[in-house]
Amino acid sequence: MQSIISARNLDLVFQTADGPVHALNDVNLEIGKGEFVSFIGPSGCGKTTFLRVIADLEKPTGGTITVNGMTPEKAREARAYGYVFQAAALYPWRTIEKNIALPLEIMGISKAEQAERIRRTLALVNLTGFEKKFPWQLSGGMQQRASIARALAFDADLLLMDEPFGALDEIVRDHLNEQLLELWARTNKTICFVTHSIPEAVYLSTKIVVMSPRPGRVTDIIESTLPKERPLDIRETPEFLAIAARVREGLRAGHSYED
Ligand SMILES: Nc1ncnc2c1ncn2[C@@H]1O[C@H](COP(=O)(O)OP(=O)(O)OP(=O)(O)O)[C@@H](O)[C@H]1O
Repeated sequence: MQSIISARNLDLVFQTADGPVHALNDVNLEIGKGEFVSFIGPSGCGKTTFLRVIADLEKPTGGTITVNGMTPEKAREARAYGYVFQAAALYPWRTIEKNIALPLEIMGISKAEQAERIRRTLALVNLTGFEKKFPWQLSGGMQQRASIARALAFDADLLLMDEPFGALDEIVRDHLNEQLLELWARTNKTICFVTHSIPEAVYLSTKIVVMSPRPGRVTDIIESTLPKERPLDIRETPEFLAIAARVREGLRAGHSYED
């Protein structure tokens, strides 16, 4: 399998007024093309920092990482990824189509190509017909889907998603999880997904990376045995519950390390 992310002995120490903070300690991880990888762990274990390193928004202080076989800097220049933040982060004064168009305008993409990408990505997230609406005219779940459309419009093979559904109620979240899986299956993108939810991680992922804080590190990497096709009620199967139990165990083990 082609490697999309390869981290070796990755370290990142922030120097703060209160002393050094070891956000990532000796992280080793391989992510192959087309994988759906969730990062789960308590607050402060370095999940966001790891995504930010991939996106070249933070520089590691030790070890190496490649993104699509390049340095994160080169990958950023090549626009190798789309980034979806925890809050939808749409510009309130721009319509949905204008929000999606903004990064494309900056990239110098032609108007015709912009229109085509807007049409295609809105269809992918089931928002066709909402082009001219402003973000505040959409529900929270729809706004989050619009921000996913914006990230997809880059047409990058890699999607970085930092707790995109954290603020949504459970029914909406279930629905978006289903849609995201569908989208992933259709597009064969590689997805790195941060979550605090064990069921969400198990439902979505081909690989689950369990992390723990102080210092931020990987305590378990679980390869999912679930089939690619996942109806929501798969969450009641013994296989699903067994993976969830292992994630919970990993989180617990990481926790006792602090005591
Ligand atoms: N720019 C920064 N400067 C100093 N410390 C930072 C910086 N960014 C993150 N940290 C620290 O690094 C550690 C890891 O933070 P990070 O945001 O990656 O954790 P997280 O697992 O994503 O947490 P959460 O689940 O709360 O989002 C934390 O202790 C945090 O305070």
